[in-house]
Order: sequence, then structure tokens, then C-alpha cells
Amino acid sequence: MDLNNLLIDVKEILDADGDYTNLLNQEIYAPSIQIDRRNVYFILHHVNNEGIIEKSLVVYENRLTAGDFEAQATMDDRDSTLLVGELNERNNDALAKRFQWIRPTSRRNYKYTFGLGDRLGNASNAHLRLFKGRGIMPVLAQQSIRELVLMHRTNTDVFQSASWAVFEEGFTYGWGADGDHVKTPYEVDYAVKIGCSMITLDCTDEINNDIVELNDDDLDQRFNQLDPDQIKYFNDTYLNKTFDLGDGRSVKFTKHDVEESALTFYDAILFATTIYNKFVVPYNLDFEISMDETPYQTTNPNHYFFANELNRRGITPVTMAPRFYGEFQKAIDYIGDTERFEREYVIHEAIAEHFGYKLSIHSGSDKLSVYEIIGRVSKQHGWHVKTAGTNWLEALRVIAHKDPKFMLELYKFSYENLDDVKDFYVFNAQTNGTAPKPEDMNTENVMDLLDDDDARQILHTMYGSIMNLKHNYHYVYRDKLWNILLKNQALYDRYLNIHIAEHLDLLQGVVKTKDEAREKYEPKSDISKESAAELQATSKD
Ligand SMILES: O=C(O)[C@@H](O)[C@H](O)[C@H](O)C(=O)CO
Repeated sequence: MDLNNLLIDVKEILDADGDYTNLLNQEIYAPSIQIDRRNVYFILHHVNNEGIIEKSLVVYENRLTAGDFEAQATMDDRDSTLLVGELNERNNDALAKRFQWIRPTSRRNYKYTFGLGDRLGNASNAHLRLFKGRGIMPVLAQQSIRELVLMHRTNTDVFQSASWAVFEEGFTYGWGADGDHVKTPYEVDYAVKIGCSMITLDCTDEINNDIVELNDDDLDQRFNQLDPDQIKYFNDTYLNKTFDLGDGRSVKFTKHDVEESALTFYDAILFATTIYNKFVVPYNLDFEISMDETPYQTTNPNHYFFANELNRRGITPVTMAPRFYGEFQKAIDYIGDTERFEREYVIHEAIAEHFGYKLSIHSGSDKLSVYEIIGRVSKQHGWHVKTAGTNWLEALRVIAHKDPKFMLELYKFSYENLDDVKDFYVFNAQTNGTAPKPEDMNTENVMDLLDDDDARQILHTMYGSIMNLKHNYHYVYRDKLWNILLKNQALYDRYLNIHIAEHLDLLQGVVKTKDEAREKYEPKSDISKESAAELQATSKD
């Protein structure tokens, strides 16, 4: 890299007065340019022989202060120094001292927030470009412990890729980092120490799911084994009480509701209280409590009970994720009666409003049939939607488009090894059921895999096995997959954009139905999604 030329670029930036449209050096990624007094910072994009973008950080700063950057090359210019460095952790820390906005911030006071969960670590730039001007705060770094383990990633890695994307896109509006689905104090501690602004405490292991299966006599018997004081407290507080939530909305507790709520959820409430006192208060975290990955629905009384017991202990989470009526399975649309969903969602919303937090929607990817309801009912108070890393499926869409034979191989492997993930995920797709059989798939119909519910779930959950399969000490698929993806980043960005824009438009009421969203972003009439995305990607290049 010629530092003399780079110095000329820096001077051009300083003289440009904020208009970077016609910079001589087209490798300068204009959205990344930051000027602070006479100091200049930006990212260079160099496209290598293989068509892959290589990125470097360029800093022009006073010589006396620039010492905390790690440089690969430097050149002095009077009292300043020009340096080029890698996008690594040390340089990220140095930048964060200068630009606080590259660190995550609290979701409090943002009405609408949206969790993205970039599984591979190269989706955040496209996401940020989509979120600019939308009035929705993106939660970029959001990987569950399960995802970290299966993908062989660390929270540092997830955090770093998000923070660099924020700097690169000049996204100064605030972003979140979520220690997602943490279940133990150890996992919470890990997320906190890495700098997450939020934790999602997954209470699944503290929720007593067997209670729901008891008949009324057995339930009563179990309840009566509690200490008399405890029984008296639960009955005095809830039994046959109706709690008014305003606007004609209320929650009523029958004997069954009281006993079921207490026996199912009280352990989880005590656990959440411990985590709150040990971590949420001292580290000023956004607190989300999730109970969505349980086998049973969270009824309106269950939800009220949980919230009221937290409230008694002085705890108001920022968001809460009940398991709503119907099925919110990963990577596919809502399954269930949408009218009943709305009736019950309205009460969940009223409970959240009453206690002062927002509802969080899990699993929030692809629920195109209910976003209009959620967006409308929660419009005044706000929402958090947590998608489930479906950017991974958009990455596979790129693979299917660019190398259909390879995609067929990946699907066959996933289909034949689905048992790998049965302990980690709950999903409908079964290889002895309706999932497309690998022998029926070919290069003509391979793209259908990314639109078929069963195939989507198989591919969505098998990411870890695909990425980490080794033979003879080498990755079987990982390197090839990365190579295709990095060479086609613009196409990947377009697919990501289409995927998430459909979610946001429905939630924000820009379009009203799934069909409208699909027609807007994937017009069937004239051109296929694949060609539309490719056309837009190449016209941008
Ligand atoms: O795969 C995962 O563990 C995550 O993507 C998880 O599903 C996600 O964070 C979520 O909970 C969406 O509701």
C-alpha cells in the first residue's frame, strides 16, 4: 500500500467538506469516514484477485495520541501520523475510545428494537444499511450459547464483527448486543464481561413443565404440599381475582390458574430475581426474560403471575418473551389461528403495558402472517422482535444460486444427519416426513429448498454440523462455503435486505399482508427473486 498516495487521499477528505461522492480513491469506503478536528479515520476496501473484499483501517491522527492503534504500516506527516491497520480487537478498542457509538447501548427509550443475530459475522453491514432511517434500533450481536457452541464462535468474535460493521457504516444511532438465551450465572457472566448491553435470560431450565400435564386433583395435591404461608399468599393474592388492565382488558385467575402458575413458574421467578440482583443492576443491563422455548403456551394468567411477582420484588424487565398461542417455530411462518393469536396477544400486550415493559417476539423470523397484528397492537407501546439467525439461510440462498451442485450436497448431508441437532432445537421437519428427499432435488429445483418449510428448518438448524464437518483434518464444506459467500457479498447483502425488509414493512404497517410484502420485494409477476437480487447486486458493484 502506497502511504504517500494515502496521505493525498486524507488531505482530499479534509478538503471535501463532508461531500465524499467524488473521491479519487474509490477504495475508500465513504460511509466509514470520520473526522474529528484534523484527525481522519476510515476503512479501505481492496478487492483482491479472487473478487473478495479485503478491509483495512486507516487512521490519520496526532502523533502523540495515536499510540494505542496497532499499525501494519505508518508514515509521519509533521505532527501527525498516518497508519494502516487490521480490523482487529485492539484497533476496535482504540476506535471506541474516540467514538463511543461503536459500543452497544441500552434499548431503553427505543420504542422499536429488532434482534438480528448474524451467525456468520458478515451480515451486519447490509442490516445496518437497511435500518438507517427506519426508527428501529438493531440488536446486531445476538448469538445464543447454543449458536456459539455449534458454530465454534465466541462472544468476542460476534461482538467484534458487529462493532466493526457499525464503524464501517457510520451507524451512530445506537445498537444493541444481546447475551442471548443465557441459562446459568456462568453464561450471564460471560456475556456481561464481553460488553453485552442486554441479556436474554432463558428460564426454560427453571420452569416446571410437568405441571401442565397434571389433572386438577393432582395439581391441587402438589399445590397443597407447599408451606401453609406460601399457599395462603398465593390464594390471597390471586384466587378468583380479576386484574383490570384498562380499556376493557383484564386477567382472571381460577383455582387452576393460580396453582398452575405458581407451581410452573415460581422457581423461574426466584432465579430471575437472583440474576437481576447479581448482574442486571450492577452492570446496568437491559433485561429480557424468555420462556418461549417451553413445550406449553404461556397463558395470560401465567404471564400476569410472572410479571406481578417480579414487580413485587421491584423488577421491571425491558422486555419479556412469553410463549404465545400457536407455533413460533424457527425459520418458518406462524402456525395457528391468527384470530385467536390476536385475542390473546392483546392481553399479553396489556400486561406488558401495565407493568412497564415491552413484549419480545420469539422466534421472530419469518412470522409474516402475524407481524401486521403485532405492529398494530403494540404500535403505541413498542416491541422487540428477535429473529433466529435466518441470515444463515440467505447465505445458503447465495450458495444455491451460485453453486447449485454444492447446495445439493449440503442438503443431502443435512438431511442424513439431522439427529445431530435434535437435542438442541424443536422443529416440525422430519426426514421420515414431508421434507423433500435429496434424491428428488436437482440443479433445476434446488432454490426451492430455501422456500420449503421442512427443508428450511433442516438447513437452519444444521449450520454447526455443516460448518464444522472435517475429513482427514480438513473442513469438508466450510472453506468452500466461505469462498463462495465472500466472492458474492453484494448478492448476499441483497438477499439479506429482501428478507428483513419484508419483516420490517409488515411490523411498521408499510404493507398489510404477507402477499403484499412478497410482491413488493420478490415480485413473481415479472422477475424471480434470484434474478432481481442479482440484478440489483451487480448494478451496485
Ligand atoms: O439458533 C439460535 O439459538 C438462535 O438463533 C435463537 O433461536 C434466537 O436467538 C431466538 O431465540 C429467536 O427467538
